[in-house]
Amino acid sequence: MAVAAPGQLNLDESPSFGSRSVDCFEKLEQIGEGTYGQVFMAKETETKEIVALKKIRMDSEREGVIPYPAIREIKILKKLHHQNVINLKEIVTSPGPERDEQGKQIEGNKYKGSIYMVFEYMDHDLTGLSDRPGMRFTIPQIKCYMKQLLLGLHYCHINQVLHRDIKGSNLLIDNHGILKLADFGLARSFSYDHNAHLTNRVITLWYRPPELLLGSTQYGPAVDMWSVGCIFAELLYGKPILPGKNEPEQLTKIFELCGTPDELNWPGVTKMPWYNNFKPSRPIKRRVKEVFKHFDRNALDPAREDVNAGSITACQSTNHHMNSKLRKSVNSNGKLKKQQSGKKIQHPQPHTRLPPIQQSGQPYSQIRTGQPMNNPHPSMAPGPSHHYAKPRGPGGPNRYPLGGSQGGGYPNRGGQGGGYGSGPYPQQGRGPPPYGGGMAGTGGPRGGSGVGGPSYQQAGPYGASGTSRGPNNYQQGGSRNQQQYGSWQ
Ligand SMILES: Nc1ncnc2c1ncn2[C@@H]1O[C@H](COP(=O)(O)OP(=O)(O)OP(=O)(O)O)[C@@H](O)[C@H]1O
Repeated sequence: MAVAAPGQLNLDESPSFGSRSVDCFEKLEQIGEGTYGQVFMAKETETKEIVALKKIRMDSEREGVIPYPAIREIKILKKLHHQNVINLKEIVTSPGPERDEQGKQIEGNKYKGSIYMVFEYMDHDLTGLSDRPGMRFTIPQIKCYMKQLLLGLHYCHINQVLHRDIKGSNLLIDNHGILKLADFGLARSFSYDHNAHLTNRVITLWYRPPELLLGSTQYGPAVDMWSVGCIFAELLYGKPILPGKNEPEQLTKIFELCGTPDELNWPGVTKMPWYNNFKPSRPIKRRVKEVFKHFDRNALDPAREDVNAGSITACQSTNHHMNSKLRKSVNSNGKLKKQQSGKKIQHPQPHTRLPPIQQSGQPYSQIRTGQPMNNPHPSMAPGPSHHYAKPRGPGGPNRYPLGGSQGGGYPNRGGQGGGYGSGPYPQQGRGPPPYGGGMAGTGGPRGGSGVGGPSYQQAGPYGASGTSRGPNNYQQGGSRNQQQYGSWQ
C-alpha cells in the first residue's frame, strides 16, 4: 500500500494539467452527470483502455477559470494512490471551442477549451447496485464492501484528507468486486495539530453526522466515519436509514434512533453552537438494537465479529451475478477489466465462490460477453446499465428536485432538498442555525419519508406515512448543499 507520509500532501502545489488533448480519447457515452459537469465513458484510442472522463464545468462567471473545488479535487487525488481510492490518471484538455455533435461551434461557449479528469473506469456504484429491484446483499458481501471502504478511507485519513461526502453513489465498484472511493469534490486536507475551522455544510444530508448538524466547525475523520456507519446500516437494512428531508428533520431522525445526546453520553454536546436551537424537548431513548433487531447479530455487537469472514470473493459473487444483467458496456469490455483487476486481487478458486446475492433476475447463463463497444446494446435488454440512467437519491442527477435557496457557483450542488430555503446559511456554518424553525417535533411533517422496512416503520419514529419509498424515489432526500461560499473550506 502506497502511503504518503503525513505532511507530504502539499495541497498548495499547483496541479499539473496534462499536455495531452482529449482527442486521445474516443467518447463512448455519457455515464454520469456531476456537479462539475458530465462524466463520459471513453476509450483511449491507442491503448483501447476504457476510462471515465469527468469534464470540469468551468466557472461561468470568469472565463477559463477552473472552480476552486475542482482544483482541490485534482490536487488531492493526485496525491492519493491506493487500491480503494479512485485513480486519477491524468488531466487532458480540449484545445478549441466546444462543438456540438454536428461539429458546429456551440454558441455562447465563452471559454476556449474544456478540461477533463481521466479516471480509471468503474462499472457500478454502490447505490446503483443496491437500488436494483430485489437486490439484497449477503452478509459476506457487505463485509467485503465495508472492509474496502474502511481501507480506502483509512488511507485518506492517515494522509490527512477528509472525504466529506461518503455515500453509496460515491463508492464505485468494478465487476470484480473492487470498491473505490470516488468524488473528492468536497475533500480537504486537515491537520491533527491545527484545529482550524471548517465548514459544517458538507456531507450529503442523510450521511451527515449530528455534530455538523449542530454547527460544529472543528472536526476530523469522525465525520466520515458517521457516514460509513450509515452506509453499513443501509446495506443491512436495504435502504437509507436516516432519510431526512431537511436539517431539523435529519437531527430528529438521528435522535429518535440513537437517543438524545446529553453531557453524559456525549460530553460537550451542550456547548455545540446550535445545541440550544435544536435540543429536544424531551429525552428520547436509544433504539438502535430495537429498530435493527433483524440485523445480523455481529453487526449490533462488533465485539463478536469475525473480521476475516468477509472477502473479495463475496463481492465478486455480487458482481458476477450483476454481469448477467448488466450492462452493455460492461459486457463489451469485460475482458479488459478482468485483466486490470486481476493484478489487484487474488482470484478465488471456483469452489470458494459464494452464492450470488438474492436477486430476481437472469441466470448466469445469460452472461453476454464480447459485445463490441461501439454497438453496446445487446438485443436482450439488460438491467439499467450505469447509475446515470436513473435517479439515485442523493447521488443521482435528479437529486435536487426541490431546489433550495443556496444557488451559486455550481449548479448541481445548490439545493438542499426541502425545508432549507428559509434563510441564508451562515458563512462556514458559524453563527445561528440556518434551518429556519428549530427542531422538527415528533409530530412534525415527515410524510413521504416512509422508511418502510421491517420493524422500523411500524414502531417507527419515521413511519406513519406508510408510503415506503421505492429505490428510485429518493429525490427528496439529502443533497449536497455546499460550495456556494467563497471561502470554501
Ligand atoms: N471513474 C468512474 N467510472 C465510472 N463512472 C464514474 C466514474 N467517476 C464518476 N462516475 C459517474 O459519474 C457520476 C458523477 O461523478 P462524480 O460524483 O465524481 O462527479 P461530481 O461532479 O462530484 O458529482 P456529484 O455532484 O454527484 O457529486 C458518478 O456518480 C458516477 O455515476
